[in-house]
Amino acid sequence: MVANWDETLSAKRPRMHPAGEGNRGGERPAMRLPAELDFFNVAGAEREREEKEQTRRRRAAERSCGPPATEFAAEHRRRWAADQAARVRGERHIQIARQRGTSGTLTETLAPDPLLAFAPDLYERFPQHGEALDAILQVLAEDFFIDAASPTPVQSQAIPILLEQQYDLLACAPTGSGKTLAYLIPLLMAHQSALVLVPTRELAEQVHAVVEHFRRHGQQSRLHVQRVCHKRDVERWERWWKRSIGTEGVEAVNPLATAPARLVIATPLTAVHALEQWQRLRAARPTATAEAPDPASPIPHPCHTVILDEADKLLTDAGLVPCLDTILEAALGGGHSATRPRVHCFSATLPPDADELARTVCVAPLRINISAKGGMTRAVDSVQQQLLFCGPSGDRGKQVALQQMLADGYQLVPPVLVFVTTQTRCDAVAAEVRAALLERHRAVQRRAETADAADADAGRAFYRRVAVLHAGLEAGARHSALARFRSGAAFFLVCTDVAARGLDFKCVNTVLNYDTPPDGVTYVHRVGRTGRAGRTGRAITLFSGEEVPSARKCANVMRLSGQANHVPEWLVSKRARTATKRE
Ligand SMILES: Nc1ncnc2c1ncn2[C@@H]1O[C@H](COP(=O)(O)OP(=O)(O)OP(=O)(O)O)[C@@H](O)[C@H]1O
Repeated sequence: MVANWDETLSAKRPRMHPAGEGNRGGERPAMRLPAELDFFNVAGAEREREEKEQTRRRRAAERSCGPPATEFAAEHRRRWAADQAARVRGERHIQIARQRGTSGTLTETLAPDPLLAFAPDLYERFPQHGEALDAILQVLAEDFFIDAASPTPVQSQAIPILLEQQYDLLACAPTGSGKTLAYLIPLLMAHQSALVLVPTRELAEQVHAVVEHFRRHGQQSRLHVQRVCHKRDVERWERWWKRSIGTEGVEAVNPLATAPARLVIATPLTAVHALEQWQRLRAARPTATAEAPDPASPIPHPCHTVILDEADKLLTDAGLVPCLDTILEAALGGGHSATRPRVHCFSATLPPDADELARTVCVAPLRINISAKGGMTRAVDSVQQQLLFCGPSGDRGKQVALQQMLADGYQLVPPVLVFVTTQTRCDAVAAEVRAALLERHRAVQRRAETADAADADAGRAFYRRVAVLHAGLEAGARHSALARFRSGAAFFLVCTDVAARGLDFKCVNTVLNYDTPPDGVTYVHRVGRTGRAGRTGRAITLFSGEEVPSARKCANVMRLSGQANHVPEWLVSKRARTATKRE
């Protein structure tokens, strides 16, 4: 009986076996208890366990490489991919800025991918500008001998940023690395009104010549290009303004109707002069129209893009800064404009003070940094640099060095750019160079015993071979000096720092710093007039005992360019530094 009772009970009663045999290895009985007998809520625990298991499986699926299970996962994955792309770009020198915008919030930005080639990349990414691009690529290939497959690093990164028009840009790239085309190509492609500001008249003329070339040969007839760097440019603009807007009672012939986009290339001082003229002209007109926005103002309105070429010079030169303020205010439409123009800064050097100022004109800018090494200014690598000590004081040592360099189998390979500090020294040093050339010529003739009557003309011939350029000369004389040097008629150009920035001399072989540049930044720009666009060049800096502190700054730049072996050891030794400090 007992046995029967046991059998009956065991048949009816479920086996709970909390530590029983069947529970080993996580096995569970398949049988479920009826609810009235489930005193320990076994079924509830079971359900809970199953739910947990399902959640675990779903999360594992989300983590795997299969399709994302939720919207959140998709978003997460997109961000991750963007981050990866950003990291790859980081390896290509671009630093993606996460900087404070004007609103005080942290603006997270992602730069567009760099171009690998002008074509097909630009066609694929900006098909709307395809027609303009056809013409641009043709001019690049035929007239500039630039292959569609080879943008320079600064071009490959800056062009998409400028075309997308989403961010301001601070671009720092070596001298001769193609920054001009990096901002001109997007402006020519996009056909939007823009202002290009440069510090010197010569540079404005050079940029204007490039744009005009594209406009004439690239069928960019819809673009109205204006240069505002001479007094006569302002007079021309004034005539154009009168034709466009019309004088009182006269019907205007509006050239803007056919050329909606304006590209103005200006120097700050002349642009401010043009703005003053404009205000005078408008004041003479009826009040109602004087208040209306003026599409023919010297600064384009509306202005979509402002380029500051040689930005550090524009932002830190005490004479230019007030002008820059006035111009930028006009470009921003005096607060009346609906959209703010994008402001892009380009330079080979952006020292910390200029960098800080650049952030006051750019909003949360992206940054391209190709020339600086650890934040320090660096000269272009393709130039062989040399420092030459020429005695304790005075010019005598430099004169002897110049004669020796000319006599010594052309250590100074022409064309040569000779930099001096002041306008007055330009003429004196030019005379020295002429005398040294003549001396060399006579020595050659003496050796060959060929001196004849024609030798009398040699002095005059050498006079013409040396041109002079500084800001104190008349516009015509400046233009002619530059033209003679570019054409090869003059093979020495003695100049001040007015020629140190931006000027693109294709074939300068040697830069001679007859006077030591005052700082590393000026040194980088002077030296950068040679060794451009992948060519090689040579830079020789003469210094006397009085110029040791500035020579030391040049030595620092040379060391950063990996040319420490051309720096006199004593110049950078600790003892010499201490001695100079004591003095
Ligand atoms: N992609 C390119 N391939 C080959 N040459 C190029 C390319 N882009 C520009 N160049 C040439 O490089 C030269 C220097 O260009 P550019 O004057 O723009 O230099 P930069 O970077 O502005 O120098 P700087 O800092 O001295 O003003 C020009 O003669 C230009 O035609």
